Amino acid sequence: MQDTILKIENISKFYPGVTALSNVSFEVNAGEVRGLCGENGAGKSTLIKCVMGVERPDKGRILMNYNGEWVENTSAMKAQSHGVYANYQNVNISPELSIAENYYLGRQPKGRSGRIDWKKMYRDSQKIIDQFDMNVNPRQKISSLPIAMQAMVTISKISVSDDLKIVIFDEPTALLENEKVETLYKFIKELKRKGVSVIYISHRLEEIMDVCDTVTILKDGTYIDTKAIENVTKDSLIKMMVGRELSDIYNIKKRKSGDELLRIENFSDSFNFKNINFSLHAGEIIGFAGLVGSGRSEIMRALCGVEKRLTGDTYIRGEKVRIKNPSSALEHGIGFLTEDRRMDGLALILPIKINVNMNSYNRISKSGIISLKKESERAKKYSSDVNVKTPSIMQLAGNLSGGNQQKVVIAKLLCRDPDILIFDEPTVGVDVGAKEEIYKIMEKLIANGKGIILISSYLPEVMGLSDRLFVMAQGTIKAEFNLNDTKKISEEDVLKKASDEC
Ligand SMILES: Nc1ncnc2c1ncn2[C@@H]1O[C@H](COP(=O)(O)OP(=O)(O)OP(=O)(O)O)[C@@H](O)[C@H]1O
Repeated sequence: MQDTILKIENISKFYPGVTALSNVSFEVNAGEVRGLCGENGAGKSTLIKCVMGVERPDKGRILMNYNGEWVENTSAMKAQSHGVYANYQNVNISPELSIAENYYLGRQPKGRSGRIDWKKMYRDSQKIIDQFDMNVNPRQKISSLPIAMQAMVTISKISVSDDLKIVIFDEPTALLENEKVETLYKFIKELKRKGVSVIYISHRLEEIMDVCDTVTILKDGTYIDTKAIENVTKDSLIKMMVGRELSDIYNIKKRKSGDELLRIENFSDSFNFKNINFSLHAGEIIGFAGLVGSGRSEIMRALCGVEKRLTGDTYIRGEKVRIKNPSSALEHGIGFLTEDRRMDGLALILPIKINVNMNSYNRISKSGIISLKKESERAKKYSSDVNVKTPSIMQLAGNLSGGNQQKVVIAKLLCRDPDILIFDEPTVGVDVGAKEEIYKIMEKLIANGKGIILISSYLPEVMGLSDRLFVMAQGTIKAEFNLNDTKKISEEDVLKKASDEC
């Protein structure tokens, strides 16, 4: 029988107006890879914060077996000293330091003189970089790396710690390139082989099925069940999480596309993309697939005036326009949900109400006076359209779960009612029920004659929803597939084009 490493006993955690966890109990064994599933707001992050000693439970206790002794991690420091490591997105790295400095922060190798041994630090960092197939220089600053590579640095940084007992991954693949997922799986197997326990949180249920031995399901802050992975299917997991069965979530009603809304001609910049041409019609979803770094997001950023381009023209409804910055993009009816939510202007210290209306106060003000009635009505409408789970629109955005913050950003975009919507990785961190809701929103938008540009690294999503799919590699469009054709294309066809080097 395997040793128990973690005992979660009757944990409850309350926030004003919210029961985040209610009487949750379960155990995790040494060397076990345990999936943790639940809808947005189910309590996963709160539970992890309690395990990490970052939050104290209001009731119950969490015990950990540290070299044969039962200990409580009453602070983050204690958890760390007991070998508990949590890989949250983007929080474990300092953007202004180099990769090597991040790896060895607080534990730099010292030479005989007591000074930092930089040579050794870079040499050892290079070994980690090679182990994780990262192809970067250890001297590179984190802020100069694409988000996907930053995510890989946070993951590879775990391997620097030697006395690991429990490693927690919170949505580790949300920002990773497809091929790096395999590298992560290999690392998790290695941890397991060393007897380290892994808690793996993901909304991508395929991953839970691929990598976990067992899975625990939470719903609305309560414990539902723990199952061996061979005893569950994706559908049975969804049923336990959502409380109902979901049919084919990508099966949205398509439209015959209408007039041209947007045309891009000869877009090039100095580095990220060249000679890009495409058009978008009313009632249409066009998808962009490709490896992270293939230039998809950069094109959209250039289109919205966030970044410069060298050549290229933009036509809206056949008329040439100049878009200088994101607010002029909005004026021209282009709304952009960027992949980088932290940069997306979600004001964490402000309530949902203000966040949702943020881009559209001019639409509800007269002579500089805001209609507070409209402000509330619109916040309620759009946040309930995307099903933000919250006791009130006065809740601060910072107090929402990650997925619900994401939905507030989408509500903010919809509130402005743009005709052309660019969704860059819209369902990262969003639970399966909410994904279905977001797809239904897309269905409604195209039914109302809007056009959608969808960028997604998740092939089932971008292939399942788009009418036409552009596959990018190395800054150019390598292929365009009409997905409404009777001839079916496979994920393999897309991946082949996406890794086209020439
Ligand atoms: N500091 C806080 N103040 C108020 N409410 C909070 C706070 N932290 C979390 N909550 C609430 O507790 C509930 C559980 O949130 P938690 O972040 O644990 O969910 P989650 O399962 O991790 O969701 P997601 O999948 O969206 O990340 C949510 O309703 C959330 O809004």
